[in-house]
Amino acid sequence: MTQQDSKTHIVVGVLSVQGSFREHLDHLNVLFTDLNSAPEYSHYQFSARKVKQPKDLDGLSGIILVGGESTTMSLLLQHSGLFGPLAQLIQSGKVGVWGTCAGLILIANQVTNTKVDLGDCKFKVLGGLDVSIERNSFGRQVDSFTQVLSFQESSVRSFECVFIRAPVVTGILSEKPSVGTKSSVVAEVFEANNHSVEVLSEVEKDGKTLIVAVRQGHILGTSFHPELVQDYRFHKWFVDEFVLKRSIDA
Ligand SMILES: NC(=O)CC[C@H](N)C(=O)O
Repeated sequence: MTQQDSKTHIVVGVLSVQGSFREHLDHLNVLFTDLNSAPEYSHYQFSARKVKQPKDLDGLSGIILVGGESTTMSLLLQHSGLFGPLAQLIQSGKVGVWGTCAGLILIANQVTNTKVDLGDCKFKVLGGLDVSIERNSFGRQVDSFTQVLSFQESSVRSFECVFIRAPVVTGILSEKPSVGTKSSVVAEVFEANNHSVEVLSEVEKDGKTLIVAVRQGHILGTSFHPELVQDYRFHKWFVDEFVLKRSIDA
């Protein structure tokens, strides 16, 4: 048996149907090159994988849902047959899950400010996170901004956050979301997440305090794009806290 065989393989998937998947994969690849030669991670062999079809979900320890356009991603997921298996995996609690921006929209149990009917198709979200999300909360592309936010997590602490047509968390849902209305959709929830939702970060905008990062057990959601800055600490924290801890507990 070679040394490689005795290691636990940790594969982190990146949803790669649209959006900033290359940037996330680049971040993971840089991080994993470091971790694969770091003595404190010597029990593991890390790799990143594009997720485009259901078979790409096999054997994952974590998955990142990227920023981009949530409506487009939703339609592509429905057409590729990935929607159902991905929703099951996210809600199962078996892997660490991170949704960034459009990815956060897709993993919410309720989404507002959206066009529900898209031609012959419907906007559907995967669900998993007991929150209500409002799309495009800060306005249009030209209203994009960057802000340094502080996090309690010692390995992240202060981080430059890029917001591009970003969503915010407008509510924490204590029970099942009600039926979607004209401009809102609700996810099909088939696995309860027994953890409570923790608010990790907020921004002040026009006199309002807006929630931009949350955690619920195995799921992390951020309104901003950590893959667009040359800083790998958020990806490392996701791997340490959401991927490795789960694989040890499992
Ligand atoms: N940067 C982003 O991911 C933008 C999200 C986009 N506004 C959406 O609704 O999907």
